Amino acid sequence: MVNFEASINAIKAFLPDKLQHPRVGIVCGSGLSGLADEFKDIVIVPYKEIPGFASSTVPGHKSAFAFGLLGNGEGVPVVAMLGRFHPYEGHSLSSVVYPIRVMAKLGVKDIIITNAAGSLNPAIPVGTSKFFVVVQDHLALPNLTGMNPLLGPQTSFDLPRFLPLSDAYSPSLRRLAFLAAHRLQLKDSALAEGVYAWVSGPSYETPAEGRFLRQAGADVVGMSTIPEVLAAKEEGLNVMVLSLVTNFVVIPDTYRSIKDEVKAELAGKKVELPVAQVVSHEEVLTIGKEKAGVLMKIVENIVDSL
Ligand SMILES: O=P(O)(O)O[C@@H]1C[C@H](O)[C@@H](CO)O1
Ligand code: HPA
Repeated sequence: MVNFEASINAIKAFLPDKLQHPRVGIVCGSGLSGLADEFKDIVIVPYKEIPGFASSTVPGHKSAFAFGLLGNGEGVPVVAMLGRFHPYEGHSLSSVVYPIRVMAKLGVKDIIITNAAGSLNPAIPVGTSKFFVVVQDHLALPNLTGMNPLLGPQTSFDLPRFLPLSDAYSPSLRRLAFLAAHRLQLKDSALAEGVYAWVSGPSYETPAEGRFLRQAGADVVGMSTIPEVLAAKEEGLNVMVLSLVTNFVVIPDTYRSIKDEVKAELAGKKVELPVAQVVSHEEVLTIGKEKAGVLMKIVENIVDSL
């Protein structure tokens, strides 16, 4: 049974007065826990000390909140999730979004959710200048087919039963992201805009699935974030999502036919079978750690402008 009061009391027992009411929430994606490195007066609250919290089992995800002050002057009180929960770990959707609801109850008004994602869009390549995507919309096949975190009894009668999602991603926060990139003198191309496709994982996409998602209108694909977006919207928060593009999803225009290769082989030709490009979580983490600093600067700049 959900007991927000017990969770909140346990958290507050760790916090000095100035950190009791964080204004901004941040969710750190794979390899992105370095986002909290700039916090002043940081207080770490391990999830295992909070009733109702699960633990993350994914490499690159710590299991703790970091509270602190971020930005110029006195700084804004913020809270970051150093590690999130994914449904593929076996967590229920309500456990996945529980920390988001707790952040809302602690006083968070704006939430910046980050993730590592694969690129489906040739105009958003990896390893060159375009490595962050400000999410403008999402495509969530699990939501459309019965895996929606808002299914079932609501945690409060005050929440909307039928949540509109035509404005899920706050235009004013997205504006601040692009202004931050400008102030930080990032290349114009460093920050793209696009649609995030949520898949359950944990397997990465087949080429056919990648092509399907691209044709359906998605620019990047990942295994998290959308349940958190839905819960945050339901709780009335302003939401922004930043994806770090860590790899390309292979999307062939055509498949090389093994049948034809065999015919060629039987006709006496030397044949080399295709070797697929494969993605790994280690690769995802390496890029995450490399770019966490830039992402932190963008987030800090946004927080300064709120
Ligand atoms: O938590 P995020 O979405 O950043 O993690 C991504 C998606 C999978 O959990 C994992 C795959 O490498 O990285
Ligand atoms: N697919 C799904 N999730 C991901 C990927 C990907 O290619 N890269 C990082 N997270």
